Amino acid sequence: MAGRLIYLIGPSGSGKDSLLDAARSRLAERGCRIVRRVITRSAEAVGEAAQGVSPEQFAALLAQGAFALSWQANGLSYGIPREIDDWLAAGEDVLVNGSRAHLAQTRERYPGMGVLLLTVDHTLLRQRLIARGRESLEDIEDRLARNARFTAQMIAGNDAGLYVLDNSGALEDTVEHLLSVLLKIQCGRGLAPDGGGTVA
Ligand SMILES: Nc1ncnc2c1ncn2[C@@H]1O[C@H](COP(=O)(O)OP(=O)(O)O)[C@@H](O)[C@H]1O
Ligand SMILES: O=P(O)(O)OC[C@H]1O[C@H](OP(=O)(O)OP(=O)(O)O)[C@H](O)[C@@H]1O
Repeated sequence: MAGRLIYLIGPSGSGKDSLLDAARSRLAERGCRIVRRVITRSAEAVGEAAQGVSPEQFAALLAQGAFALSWQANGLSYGIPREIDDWLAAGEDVLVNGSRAHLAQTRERYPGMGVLLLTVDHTLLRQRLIARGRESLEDIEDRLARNARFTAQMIAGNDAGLYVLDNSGALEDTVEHLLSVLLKIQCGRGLAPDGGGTVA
């Protein structure tokens, strides 16, 4: 049986990368893979969760058909490697750090996907973006302005198959919530949180 794409979205700074990092080993135990994104961001600023490339390298990869999904936002280009289609075909579930603006196009390609929306209190979001120190204050304001267009509208839209995870509290709590939502939507091998049983 084909695997399921799980599309994790949320404002820049809501904690998508932190959550995927913190849940990495437990997701692997459940047979759920996390894909490494390709981003036109400097290599120092991408870390384990992404590969930094130049705009020219990105364009070449795109032209070669290296990406299953790609989009532009925040002045950057983002690509999701095509290998996710091999994983899905092999029955593995795949978690992708995605874009809210690209949701409709992603759903067209993966109609059965699950969508997880990570939220965080607005004041905390600003504080966390500033504390992360990756962008300039001007870029942070642009990212906060971009958010205003999305989150409320998505929740109010009661989008089918959308699960909301709030990350305003401790990251460990959000990890537990993520794993319980994945169980609910029967992502991965259906192992219970203690590794014991299976989902009915
Ligand atoms: N639950 C949390 N509590 C406190 N700080 C957090 C929490 N989740 C993430 N952070 C911090 O917030 C900042 C943004 O998180 P990050 O994972 O980079 O977000 P995103 O990938 O969505 O842009 C990082 O500095 C991270 O360490
Ligand atoms: O359409 P949006 O939902 O606004 O998303 C646009 C992009 O911004 C985020 O990446 P970003 O470079 O900000 O990385 P981050 O999430 O690690 O901050 C997100 O992961 C998307 O790739």
